Amino acid sequence: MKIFSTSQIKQLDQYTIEHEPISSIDLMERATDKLFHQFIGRYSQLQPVCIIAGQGNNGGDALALGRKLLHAGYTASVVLINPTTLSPDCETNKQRLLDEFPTALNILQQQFVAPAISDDTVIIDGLFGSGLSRPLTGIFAETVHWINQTGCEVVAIDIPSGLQGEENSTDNKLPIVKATITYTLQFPKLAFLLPENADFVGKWEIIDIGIHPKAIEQTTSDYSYLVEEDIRNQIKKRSKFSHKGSFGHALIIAGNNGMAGASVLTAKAALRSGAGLVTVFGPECNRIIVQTAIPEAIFKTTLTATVNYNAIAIGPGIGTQAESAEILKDILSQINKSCILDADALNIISQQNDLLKLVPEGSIITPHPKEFDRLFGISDSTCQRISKAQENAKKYKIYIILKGAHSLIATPSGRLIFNSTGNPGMSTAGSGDVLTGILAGLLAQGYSTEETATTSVFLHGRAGDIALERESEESLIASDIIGCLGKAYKSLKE
Ligand SMILES: NC(=O)C1=CN([C@@H]2O[C@H](COP(=O)(O)OP(=O)(O)OC[C@H]3O[C@@H](n4cnc5c(N)ncnc54)[C@H](O)[C@@H]3O)[C@@H](O)[C@H]2O)[C@@H](O)CC1
Ligand SMILES: Nc1ncnc2c1ncn2[C@@H]1O[C@H](COP(=O)(O)OP(=O)(O)O)[C@@H](O)[C@H]1O
Ligand SMILES: [K+]
Repeated sequence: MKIFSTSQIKQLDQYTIEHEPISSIDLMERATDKLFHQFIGRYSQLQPVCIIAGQGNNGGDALALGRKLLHAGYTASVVLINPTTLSPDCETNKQRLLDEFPTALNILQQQFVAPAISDDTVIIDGLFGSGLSRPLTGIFAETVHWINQTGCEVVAIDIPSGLQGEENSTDNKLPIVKATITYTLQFPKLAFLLPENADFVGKWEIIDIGIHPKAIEQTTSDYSYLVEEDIRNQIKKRSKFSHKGSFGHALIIAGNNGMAGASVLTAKAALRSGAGLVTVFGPECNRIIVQTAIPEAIFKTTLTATVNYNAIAIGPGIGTQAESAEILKDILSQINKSCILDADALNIISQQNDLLKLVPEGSIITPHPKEFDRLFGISDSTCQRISKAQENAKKYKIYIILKGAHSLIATPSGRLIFNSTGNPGMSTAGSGDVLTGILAGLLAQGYSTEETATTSVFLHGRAGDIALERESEESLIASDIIGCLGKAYKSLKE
């Protein structure tokens, strides 16, 4: 699913208006019908509603939604913050509301006066949407401060008011609505995927308002959101006559004294994601541990003929000592096909930056933000880190998986793909090792590097989500993710 900038969204709206064709007021009516149905699915008529509308089309949506809720029997009051002029569609919806429910509307022009509401009121925030161009001040800022201190549930229309769709200042004192849930129109906004905005956006759901499919197809964007339909067709079918040789041999270079678990988790994840054979390379002290934990895996303490492996993953728990650095350097100088680099392999590279040039084109590296900053320098904001990921993925022709709540895959062609699966229960030791194992498993089976990156990240998060059906966010551990890989695959085949 593509992610567009707010200025692109304006053009997509306009294209729909001209080519469907549909008048802009009817498009607003269609959008608010959808918003209305989403809202009544969550909140009953027993819940009092206070609607805050602004002067633009986001305010127009709010006024129309208010009218629909009043029609449906909700107890709703509407406050229009109107110091200057209304957009034409907002004006029309103000008139429609006044015609039908003249006593429901309160218009504030100069100063914000807090409406009297009960504690169980749901506030609908339609002050500003994708037209916001600068931080809020004056009566708008006062309104936002009031909303945030009520303690009420807040439903934001399209975007929490005060938040820009893309990059935002990191000044956390700016007036921005803290929404419980955001009903966003047609497309996720980039700002929703950035950790610094989590307090404002809350949960978010996409409302399909019927933007013209041709406009969506023709408009290009570097950014996209990875959803199930992108992955489903990528899962390879197994032939009846297949044998273990059909699914490749993965080499996992992982673990060290005291870090046997990293090799166990990585190798197990590679096997559970479908590799035909898995060999673990590690120190002698880990032999019994690995072979007891995973009898299906081969264990080696010497490395020969790396060409025989279909996928090589190196890094989890290897440490950054000279011996590990030598092994990494040897591997990188020997191989000429894409490999997977994680954890300490990345920490070694950040200490010896020249090694980055040895990483074969098409390789996949999987840093979390700290590892990323060690590699490419400290970033002040997530947006800056994303730009660096894009730049370096292109420069070194590699896939960079910047791990997080919405892990980002930066591709050598400059695309930026955000993952949609996963949950905070996955913030637990070894969860990254599991991802590395899945990547190795898929690469060994002959998935292209791009398919490997996208499918692995999606599957990893999906398995984590399935694990949460039995575990809590606190109790979930990395092995649970591996245990749910089977169900994760099946969920993509149903
Ligand atoms: N046909 C369309 O374009 C549709 C638009 N829709 C709604 O329209 C919204 C966008 O509407 P608008 O473009 O009118 O924008 P907004 O309603 O977000 O903003 C209104 C206007 O406020 C001004 N403004 C920006 N920042 C300000 C600030 N800090 N202080 C004071 N004024 C400021 C701008 O001139 C802006 O155009 C979407 O978020 C969505 O809710 C939906 O109705 C669907 C259809
Ligand atoms: N809040 C979260 N939501 C979704 N996924 C998460 C969340 N926290 C962590 N993850 C995922 O879990 C993995 C953690 O990896 P990493 O930080 O390398 O852990 P470790 O080093 O302990 O193995 C990443 O794939 C990340 O995307
Ligand atoms: K809003």
